Amino acid sequence: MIGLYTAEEVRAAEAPLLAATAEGALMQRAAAGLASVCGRLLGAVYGRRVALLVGSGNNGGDALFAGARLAGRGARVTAVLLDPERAHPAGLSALRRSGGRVLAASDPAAPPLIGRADLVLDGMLGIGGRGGLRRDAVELTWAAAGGAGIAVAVDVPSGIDASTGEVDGVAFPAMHTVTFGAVKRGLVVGEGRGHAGQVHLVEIGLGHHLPVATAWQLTDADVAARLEPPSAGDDKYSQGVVGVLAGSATYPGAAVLCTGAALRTRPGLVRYAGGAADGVRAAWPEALVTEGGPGDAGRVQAWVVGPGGGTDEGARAVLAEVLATDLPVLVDADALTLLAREPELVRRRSAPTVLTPHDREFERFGTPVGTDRIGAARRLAADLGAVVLLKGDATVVADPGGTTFVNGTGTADLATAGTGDVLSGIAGAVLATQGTTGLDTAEAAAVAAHLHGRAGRLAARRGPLIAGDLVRRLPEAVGHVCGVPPALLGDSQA
Ligand SMILES: NC(=O)C1=CN([C@@H]2O[C@H](COP(=O)(O)OP(=O)(O)OC[C@H]3O[C@@H](n4cnc5c(N)ncnc54)[C@H](O)[C@@H]3O)[C@@H](O)[C@H]2O)[C@@H](O)CC1
Ligand SMILES: [K+]
Repeated sequence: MIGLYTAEEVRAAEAPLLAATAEGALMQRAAAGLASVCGRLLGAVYGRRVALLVGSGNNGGDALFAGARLAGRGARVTAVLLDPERAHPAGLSALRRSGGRVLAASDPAAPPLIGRADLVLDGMLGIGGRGGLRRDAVELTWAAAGGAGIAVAVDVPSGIDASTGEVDGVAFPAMHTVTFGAVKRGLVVGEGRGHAGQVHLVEIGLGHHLPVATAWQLTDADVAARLEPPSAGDDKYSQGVVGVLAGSATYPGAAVLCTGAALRTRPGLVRYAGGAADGVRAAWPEALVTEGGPGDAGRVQAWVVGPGGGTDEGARAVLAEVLATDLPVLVDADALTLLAREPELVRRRSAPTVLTPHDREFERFGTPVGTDRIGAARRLAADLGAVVLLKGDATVVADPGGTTFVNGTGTADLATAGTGDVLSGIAGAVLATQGTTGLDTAEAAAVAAHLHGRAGRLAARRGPLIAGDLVRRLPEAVGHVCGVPPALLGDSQA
């Protein structure tokens, strides 16, 4: 798992390390790592044009020292200083000694020079940045965005809040971010994620000074470790039985997608109960289907309730019935609307509950999501005593104790009708294995979000995706995270 940290946590961890190391040593480590990533991105360094955007803090110092190293390898480096009086003095001398040039940001030659650069290094603001970019910094940012060079942010893209990912106005649109010591949360969540590009972590020795993270990102390997493969002793019941309560006679789509996703994730046994029975039977002969309610479905190990289920009295009764059980329940879509009216239905539960709102559904519980998505998900989870999976570009999963997962596999291609129903089915299937795997509820939800994103990425390789493509790609997504070569994945190659 990759720990995700706030700017404050990183600062607190840096303090003892700074005290224990020679002055400037940490910055040298940072600059060496930064220059080496830039060198790799450029391929050949000799003769390449590099522009440094330099602010008044240590972030600018990192850029200047890295620029000096690149100049030492023959790059043509020019530093553009936002505040020439306050630029890092030692960094500036090092750059000059290596043959680098210096310009003030106010110099009319600066924007065209940035536009022509092969690589632009954004050292305007780091974790000490507050508020949005000022006008001069915005102009340099536009010049970089309009140029053809590789845009690389130092530590964090200038203009994002390193802890929340909030962007107030304009932020540097990096293709790569070279971050030091720890991955800052703002690089993976909210608008910050879209500005960070590919994140490269450079170790500077912060390791054991960091606190245990309270926010994490799962890797493919982490997800694989949480998906127990079927064993020789398993039968269809022991792999986890999911009950899907979704859709209606008029709108069977959500039920079909949700049931299919559950089957394709963990093909033990999926039971369906509800008005879309005919549609589900036609699409998934593998499912056990009834027109009745949850009580007619047979035994299950987890319920999924809500997608396309409506908000009438009957739907409310179904929701209340499953929430009164001691089984894991995933509450989505229409059932969230119902739950927002009667949150005590979930507050009085002790069994695992996962709510999967998007922003508008989240707001029905009282407050809008706002710009701090991790904070928002944690607040609602603590308030309701349930796991909250807040959907988004980077889906955030928070448990009532505050442990949080930020999904890294999401893609904009998933913003299409029905993909939420697929996520619910996947999550239901993973939750149904809790009885045998002992998997933590928030981790189960995070595993589902990861697989959902993986399936989305695989499907999007072939062009625009629809929700059904996600279902088709799920076995391949599971195989991908578990390291199974695609050629061995049977009919999912179609
Ligand atoms: N502390 C350390 O041990 C290390 C820090 N490193 C670098 O240092 C950075 C943090 O350095 P700083 O604390 O100097 O912070 P910054 O480099 O982010 O700069 C803060 C400075 O910018 C000004 N400022 C804040 N918001 C502004 C805005 N919106 N517009 C214009 N000016 C603004 C402040 O007055 C302050 O002087 C990290 O992000 C990282 O790049 C690395 O060198 C690794 C080691
Ligand atoms: K920066």
